[in-house]
Amino acid sequence: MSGWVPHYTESKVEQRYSHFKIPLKHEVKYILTDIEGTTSSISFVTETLFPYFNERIEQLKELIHLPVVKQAFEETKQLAKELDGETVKTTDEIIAKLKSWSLADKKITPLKTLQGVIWDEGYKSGALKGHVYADVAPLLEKWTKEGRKAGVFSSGSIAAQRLIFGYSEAGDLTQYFSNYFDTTTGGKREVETYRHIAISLHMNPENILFLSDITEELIAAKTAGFQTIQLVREGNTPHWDKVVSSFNEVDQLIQH
Ligand SMILES: CSCCC(=O)C(=O)COP(=O)(O)O
Ligand SMILES: [Mg+2]
Repeated sequence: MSGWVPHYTESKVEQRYSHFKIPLKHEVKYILTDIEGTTSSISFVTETLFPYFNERIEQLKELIHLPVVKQAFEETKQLAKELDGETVKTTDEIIAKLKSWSLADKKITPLKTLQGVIWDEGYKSGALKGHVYADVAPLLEKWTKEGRKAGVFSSGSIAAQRLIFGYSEAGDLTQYFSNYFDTTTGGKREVETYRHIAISLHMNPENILFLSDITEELIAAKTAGFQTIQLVREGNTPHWDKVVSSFNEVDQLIQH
């Protein structure tokens, strides 16, 4: 029996996952990518970016003169009432509300805007460098050269998206993105948001490929007619009909 190889087990596994490898049905003209868990690690967001904001949140008090901060504070007051039934009035109360949302990883627009404001100084001073997986930049470059367009859809604000890719470990990747979408377009788990995105891109949904690690986001995009692939980086488990672990594998599923 020495040297015996269990072919049976291996082929069963291959059979079970073979549907993951069927190429996408429609031409991919546009690649729309999520950030956290897709281009970049979840740990960079939760263990570096969020704590960076939480530790510096008091600095917002000195930035109230900025229109972006003033408006986000007003929105925080309104949303504290609407979402949590709380009356929030003073600056200290606003900051406390924002901190509780941040610690709970709430994807609430004024919080995401203000995180971007604080991260701006971090990236520009060199204290922060955006994490991107090693396979991301080469494939963005390849797809762009092939005449495809790429865009970003994240809960992080558009300003924050430009920062993570503009000051990334792989250099300035903003050159590869034609569009950025955040929660001001709509929630990432809502079908209507993806319909809006397709309309604003003037594209047939079926020609847009959406990449994400989150099943609920993939369901919403697929329902809107997008092609979809789930990225399974470290710490995530596959829950979709097309699953890959890198952008190289995404490329293998695109028809050339
Ligand atoms: C723009 S980088 C920070 C990402 C972020 O704030 C976030 O909430 C992650 O959301 P995503 O939709 O990219 O999973
Ligand atoms: Mg994600």
